[in-house]
Amino acid sequence: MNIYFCGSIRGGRQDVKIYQKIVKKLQNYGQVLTEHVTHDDISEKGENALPEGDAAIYDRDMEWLTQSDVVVAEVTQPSFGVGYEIGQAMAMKKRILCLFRPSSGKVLSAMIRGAEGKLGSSHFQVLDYAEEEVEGILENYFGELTKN
Ligand SMILES: O=c1[nH]c(=O)n([C@H]2C[C@H](O)[C@@H](COP(=O)(O)O)O2)cc1CO
Repeated sequence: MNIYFCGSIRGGRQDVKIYQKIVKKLQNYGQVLTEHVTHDDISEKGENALPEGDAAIYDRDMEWLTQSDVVVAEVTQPSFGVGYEIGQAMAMKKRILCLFRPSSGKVLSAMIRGAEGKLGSSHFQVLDYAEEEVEGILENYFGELTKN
């Protein structure tokens, strides 16, 4: 199974430790195409090693998104890129799980929370979670997925 993980980069890197925890767990279920999102050495300036710059990042990520079977997005730290990826994934009719931490004090965009259920009952889900619950949530989600 190909998994596309979305997490904030230029939107701010404060949740990178949580992204690491999520991706470590996701690697039990398949190949995470976007593991770089969890790297400590990627700052909020983004990846700068690619010679063709942002266009190369965009093309690579859209290709990975096309190849993915499931999209998992940590949406607590608002990010244009993550919002865009979710919108594109919806247009591609991908299965999408959005994870949000209410303890952050933030309120999730209506364009994410309000999209829940639009692709059919379980195709687009938004789950509120506390950090210590995240592994159990992923176990349940992928347990159900692999049953179907
Ligand atoms: O350097 C990058 N590499 C990259 O893969 N992305 C993708 C993956 C992330 O899920 C998402 C983050 O978007 P943003 O940088 O707007 O927070 O965009 C985004 C950037 C920088 O915008």
